[in-house]
Amino acid sequence: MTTSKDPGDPSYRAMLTQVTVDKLADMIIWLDEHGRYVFVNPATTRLLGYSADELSRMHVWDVDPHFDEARWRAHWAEVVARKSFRLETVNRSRAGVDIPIEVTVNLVEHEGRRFNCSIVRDITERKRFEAELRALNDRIYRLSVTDALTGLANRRHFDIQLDAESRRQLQWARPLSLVLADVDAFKAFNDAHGHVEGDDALQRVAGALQAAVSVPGATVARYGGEEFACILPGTPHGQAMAVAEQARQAVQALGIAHAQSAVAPHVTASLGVLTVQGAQPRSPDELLRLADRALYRAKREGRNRVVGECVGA
Ligand SMILES: Nc1nc2c(ncn2[C@@H]2O[C@H](COP(=O)(O)OP(=O)(O)OP(=O)(O)O)[C@@H](O)[C@H]2O)c(=O)[nH]1
Repeated sequence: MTTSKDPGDPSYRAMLTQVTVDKLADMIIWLDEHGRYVFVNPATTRLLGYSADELSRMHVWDVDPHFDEARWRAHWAEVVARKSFRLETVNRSRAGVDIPIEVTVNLVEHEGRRFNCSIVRDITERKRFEAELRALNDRIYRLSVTDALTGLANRRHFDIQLDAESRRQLQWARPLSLVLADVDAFKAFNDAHGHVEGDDALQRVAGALQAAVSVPGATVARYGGEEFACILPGTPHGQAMAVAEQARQAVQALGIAHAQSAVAPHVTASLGVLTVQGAQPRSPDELLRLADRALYRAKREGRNRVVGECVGA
């Protein structure tokens, strides 16, 4: 006997429909209005590890840890109202494995009864890929804002933060302080100890500065070479001077021997502090120029010291 292959033949169509349901990699799940399993295809029993018979005695909340009876009732109302939509949830297999799934919900009316007929896809791979992508994006972002040698914020991030903070200073009429710190006689240190030890010293200085700056929301950055910069939002001049003095002492306390320095027998830093307040707008470039002027004075007045300037008071 030859089987009809006429696409218009109802028995041929029924056979293809059956094969589709049996062979589909996606799950087909019919639930009634009480959240009971009415029908599942083989992909469902394969993935969840329950037989069709077992599932026929279960509710959706026996398998979906995000559902309970109350949530099901709200969900059913949404199914009735929207007729078809997509959602993501989790199904817990018999072995206790949580499988992330994407559910395409369809309201089906059949012989006077309404059902939630869902096409359910295992999205484990997609979720893993999304998590990897998120982690990669986080890593790329961290790299893009971090100085590779010291782990502090880099110059680019510092510039962005300074721009934002100088706007906030005007908007909220609160003070903003900047601290520039420059390691003293560092050329001589490099010349005497070599670049590798120089790098190591910069890393330790960076750590000391970071630890000394305890202002909430502060940005501590490597501004370039052996120069560091801190943004201290909402910090009045007296407090910024105290923070800078702590930072100076912290660098000194590292005790990194520097026999070639005319300042001290160990590595030291000079610091310039600028505080702006008041309503006069100043560009980030101008703020940096003023902070650099204070730093220059600290160098000129003998190094290993803090010099400050307050404008707009
Ligand atoms: N090891 C190391 N050295 C660096 C790095 N960046 C800049 N330098 C060195 O830092 C030194 C800075 O020297 P100068 O600008 O002449 O200043 P200084 O010798 O510290 O003198 P003063 O700042 O005037 O006290 C140079 O020798 C640079 O090569 C770095 O990433 N690693």
